[in-house]
Amino acid sequence: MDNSTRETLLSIKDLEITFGTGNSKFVAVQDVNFDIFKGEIFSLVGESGSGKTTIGRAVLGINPTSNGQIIFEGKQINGKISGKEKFDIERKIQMIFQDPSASLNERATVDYIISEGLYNYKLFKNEEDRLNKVKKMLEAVGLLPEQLYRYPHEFSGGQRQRIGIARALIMNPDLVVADEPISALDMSIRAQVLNLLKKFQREQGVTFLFVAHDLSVVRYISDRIAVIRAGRILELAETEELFNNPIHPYTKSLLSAIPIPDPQIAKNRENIVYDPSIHNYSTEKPKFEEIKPGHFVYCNETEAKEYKIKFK
Ligand SMILES: Nc1ncnc2c1ncn2[C@@H]1O[C@H](COP(=O)(O)OP(=O)(O)OP(=O)(O)O)[C@@H](O)[C@H]1O
Repeated sequence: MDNSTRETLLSIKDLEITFGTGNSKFVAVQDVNFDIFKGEIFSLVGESGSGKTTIGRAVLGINPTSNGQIIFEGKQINGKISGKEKFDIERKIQMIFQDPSASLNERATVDYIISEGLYNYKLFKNEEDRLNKVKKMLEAVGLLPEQLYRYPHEFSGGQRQRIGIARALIMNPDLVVADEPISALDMSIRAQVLNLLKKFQREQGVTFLFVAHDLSVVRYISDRIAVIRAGRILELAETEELFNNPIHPYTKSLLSAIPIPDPQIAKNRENIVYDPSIHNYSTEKPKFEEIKPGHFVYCNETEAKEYKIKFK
């Protein structure tokens, strides 16, 4: 798809996030640049500690940023907003948590949990309207109207995650940050929850920032993927492009580590181990270069030339 004609919903520019000060200062995220287009599922994928969650939390306004901009619907939202503007953004950007057990109020009924945002933002005309909205949402996530007055502990992990999804989506958000939304769930129900998110994307045009460490999961759900390592995005491309033509050695190493069910094929596959010292970044400063249309790689000029020739 020609990205120049797509509408940008969220734009991250030169984002840097540090924790601590002085000697204990730690740069968790740096040089991060990407756009999320309206209606897409955009994934950040990387190993534990790479900075995925930190970026997601910065978009939600939970983590302060040290440098750079987060621009949502044309307006900078990091460190700049308060009052009514902040309140509005908090409705427009919702989140789905990793652990549905920890994120639901155990003493509240499903009806209350899903309605809480509606109450906070007065998003209903009267009681009948509110109840209709909640029931419709319950149905949309695959739960039953008679489960409305039950408590979270009466549900399975997958059903709880559906409640969490309903609570986020009833707010009619423009962007949903979903941080590892299936990793705490049983294998058998993971695909159902992914399909539910895809359904909201397809039917209601919801945009997702999806955060995950599992490459098979992001391949299944994403339109575009950014690969992150040590706080930097090393490669960004449309999903099949990334899987078919990985350019950065780190992406190649990640892809080579995906388990293959067929032992014969697995035996013949090359196992690539990434060694960051192969890059000469001391004399040639690396940049996020567009090697092919829509396919970006973090590399220096010499590497960029090589990659461009290879993929011409
Ligand atoms: N509040 C904090 N204070 C200090 N360091 C932090 C804080 N939050 C995150 N970090 C550090 O920032 C780095 C990135 O963490 P982050 O949680 O974003 O990684 P992640 O890729 O989401 O990993 P995981 O999949 O394990 O959650 C880690 O080294 C982490 O220890």
